[in-house]
Amino acid sequence: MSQENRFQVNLAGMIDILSNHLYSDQNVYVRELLQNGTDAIRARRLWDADFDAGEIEVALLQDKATGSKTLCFADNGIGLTADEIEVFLATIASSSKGEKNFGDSAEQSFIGRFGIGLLSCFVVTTEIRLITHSAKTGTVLEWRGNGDGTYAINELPLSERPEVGTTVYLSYQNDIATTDFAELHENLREYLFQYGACLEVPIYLLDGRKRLWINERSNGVGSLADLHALSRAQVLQLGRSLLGDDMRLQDYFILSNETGNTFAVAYVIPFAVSTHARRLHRAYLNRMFVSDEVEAVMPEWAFFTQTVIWTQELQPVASREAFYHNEALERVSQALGASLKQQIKAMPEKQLQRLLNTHYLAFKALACEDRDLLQFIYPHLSFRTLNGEETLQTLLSQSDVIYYTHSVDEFRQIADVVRAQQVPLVNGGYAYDAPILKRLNEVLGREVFKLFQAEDVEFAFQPLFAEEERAFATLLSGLNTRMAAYQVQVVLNYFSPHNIPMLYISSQQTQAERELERVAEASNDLFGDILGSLQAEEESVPLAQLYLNFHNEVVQSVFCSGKSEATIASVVEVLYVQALLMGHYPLKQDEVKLMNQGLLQIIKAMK
Ligand SMILES: Nc1ncnc2c1ncn2[C@@H]1O[C@H](COP(=O)(O)OP(=O)(O)OP(=O)(O)O)[C@@H](O)[C@H]1O
Repeated sequence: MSQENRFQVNLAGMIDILSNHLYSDQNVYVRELLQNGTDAIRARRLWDADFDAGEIEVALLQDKATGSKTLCFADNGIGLTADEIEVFLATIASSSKGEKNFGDSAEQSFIGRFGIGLLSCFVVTTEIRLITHSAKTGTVLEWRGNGDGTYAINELPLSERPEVGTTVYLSYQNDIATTDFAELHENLREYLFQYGACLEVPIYLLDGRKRLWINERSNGVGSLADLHALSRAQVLQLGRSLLGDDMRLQDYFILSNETGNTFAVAYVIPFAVSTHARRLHRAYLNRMFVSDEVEAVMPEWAFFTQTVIWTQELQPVASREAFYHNEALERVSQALGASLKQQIKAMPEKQLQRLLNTHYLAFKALACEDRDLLQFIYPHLSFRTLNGEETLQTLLSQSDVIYYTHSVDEFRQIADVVRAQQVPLVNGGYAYDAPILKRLNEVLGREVFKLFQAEDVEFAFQPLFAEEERAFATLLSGLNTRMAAYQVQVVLNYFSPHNIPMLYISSQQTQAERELERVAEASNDLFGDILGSLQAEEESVPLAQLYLNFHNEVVQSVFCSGKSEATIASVVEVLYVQALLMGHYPLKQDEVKLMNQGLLQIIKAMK
């Protein structure tokens, strides 16, 4: 026979889970109390259109005799009636503030939602004492909730709380209870600012006889209009007070989505940051601080900004320390990204240049993916050229066709020779440069940027005269037989500049083959064999070229010296190794030997 049973709920266990294991920080009780006080004031305003005051007053008291410390958290919000206490305070997960889903609720002005926040107070106390004067009934009630899951309600005389509103008393327990009073007071001030900086309700902390106005400087901001009303200096000041004084902020963008339900200030980080840096943003939900580690709320490419976001539409997780990664978050991130791009496009020239100078890598990364943005910023992007660093604007004003290399090494190999031909050449070997130039051809609708490979440098060479060819034919063929062991062909011709004696040019395939051979030499037998088997068949690898410049004095005097082929070969071998070193190619073992032998040979020939 089946029998229907009910689950038993262990209330003390539930409270322990919610209060001790839901939140990552034990100070969230400050946030929950701020949130309840603010919601109660907002509820009172909705209930009574004439009520325009509203404030939260916090005090830390210490019992002189016992040293025990008590937190008093008072608001002049709507208060609670006896029925409301039963439904909302005494029932876990019951809230007076509407639907649990943020975006779906018609009433979006409240911060609370889940009906569990007050339980976080049990992290720092064993009993919550709440005295409330309801605006609706005028009754004054005391509610005492215990961490063991029990509670008691008493009616109190009006004199106990003559003003409408609620005061929560927490008598500190655990390690907080033993914290020094001044330190606890300072911590409290810090947490009140962290969580409540953007709340519209003034928050005061009693400090002896003084009342510290916690959110005085920052409480103006809760809407896009508030933000636009601030001066530039005020927006920068806001950034410093929310993100930290050490940020040295100079520029910012005010962003928003179409509805205006999410808006932000994206502060430009004043120094270059890695494109892979994890950029964390600070977010407020209905003006209440959520986290300063929110990631997905801005697109990844916006890593050069540190953003403060205010939203009314994102769904917080129950701990309220993050947002759900759902479609709404995706939409917000896209909209803020689009808004940022639009603003970058509208920037005055000088400011844009400054931004690009600081974050050129970020913008190059961005321009690689975003044709629109590339079209807009390309004149300001700068590249390494034969003349140092130049912007595309300058380059394009000087030439209709601009060449670029794929790698830094290639650029290095041919730079001097290409410079002598007065051909514009960009070093496309740095991050994003070659892909950007390739993409720019599409954007500009014609092939302005042409890839230049090392082999293409041949255009700068002039052959020997016919009689010179004949005179050196035998010598060259002898030299080439000797150099065949190094997979290089010696070619004698004329090129500029004259002071360069030789130029070593190899294709990427030849370079890859050299590298394999070099690593195989340095490895143990087994690994060397494996690498050996990876090497291509000898015939299939094109030979590298060692061009010797007959304009050059050294080359000319060696070839016309009348010395033996062996002596001339020694000089050519030394020139070959020198060319490898100048091109930053690591030497193979036999090349190191070659250098030494060549020098010895030359010394002998001089005797
Ligand atoms: N200072 C207060 N004034 C008036 N009502 C209050 C006050 N504090 C708490 N309440 C009532 O107690 C209920 C429960 O509060 P609790 O902080 O546990 O949850 P919540 O604020 O509704 O939601 P959340 O868990 O999202 O914070 C609230 O919905 C509200 O009705």
